[in-house]
Amino acid sequence: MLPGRRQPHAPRGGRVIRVVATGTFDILHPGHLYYLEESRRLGDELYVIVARDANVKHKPRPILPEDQRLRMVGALKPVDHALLGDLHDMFKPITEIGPDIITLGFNQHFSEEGLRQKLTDRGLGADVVRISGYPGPLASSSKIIEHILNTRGPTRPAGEGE
Ligand SMILES: Cc1cc2nc3c(=O)[nH]c(=O)nc-3n(C[C@H](O)[C@H](O)[C@H](O)COP(=O)(O)O)c2cc1C
Ligand SMILES: Nc1ncnc2c1ncn2[C@@H]1O[C@H](COP(=O)(O)OP(=O)(O)OP(=O)(O)O)[C@@H](O)[C@H]1O
Repeated sequence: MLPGRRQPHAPRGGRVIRVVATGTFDILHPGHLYYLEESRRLGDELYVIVARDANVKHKPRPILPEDQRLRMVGALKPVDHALLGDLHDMFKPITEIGPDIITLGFNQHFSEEGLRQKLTDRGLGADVVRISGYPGPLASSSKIIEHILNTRGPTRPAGEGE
């Protein structure tokens, strides 16, 4: 195995622990990487469900199209499998993957308890784990976009943002 490459799966007690992480992942930054690294550390195999363009309604639509977001997430070292989410039923990919653990990022609007209950209602036994936030002024897609607009946008004051 080459240094720096993803380790092969290391099943504990013969069973592979599957972890699912989710998100929009528009304009990647170190906060995304931290969330995915911490998620991967909880198990042996990390699946990432990338939100569909049409389903991102809780904030402005992503800048980058879903296929591009998917390709970039799939290339990250902690990620074993990246897939686009379902257009209509967020529990469909979960049912197909059958994870042991689903991680929520520090600012995802789902509650751990609410999600656990919905999983139980559907006969899915995954545990839900909240991952902490990674600090940093530009560890946020929306903050990066705001920064670009403030420093490179057409209305910035002359001489600023160089
Ligand atoms: C368990 C779970 C499953 C999800 N499945 C889907 C899905 O199938 N399709 C989709 O478009 N979004 C799905 N999402 C939602 C997004 O991946 C994302 O988490 C949500 O849009 C919040 O976006 P954020 O990245 O801005 O926090 C799922 C979220 C969770 C927590
Ligand atoms: N700074 C961060 N630290 C830890 N996790 C993060 C950080 N930023 C994003 N995440 C997590 O990465 C996943 C995808 O996040 P998302 O695509 O919403 O990025 P974002 O930077 O939070 O976007 P936005 O700024 O538009 O809200 C989510 O689970 C989110 O909680």
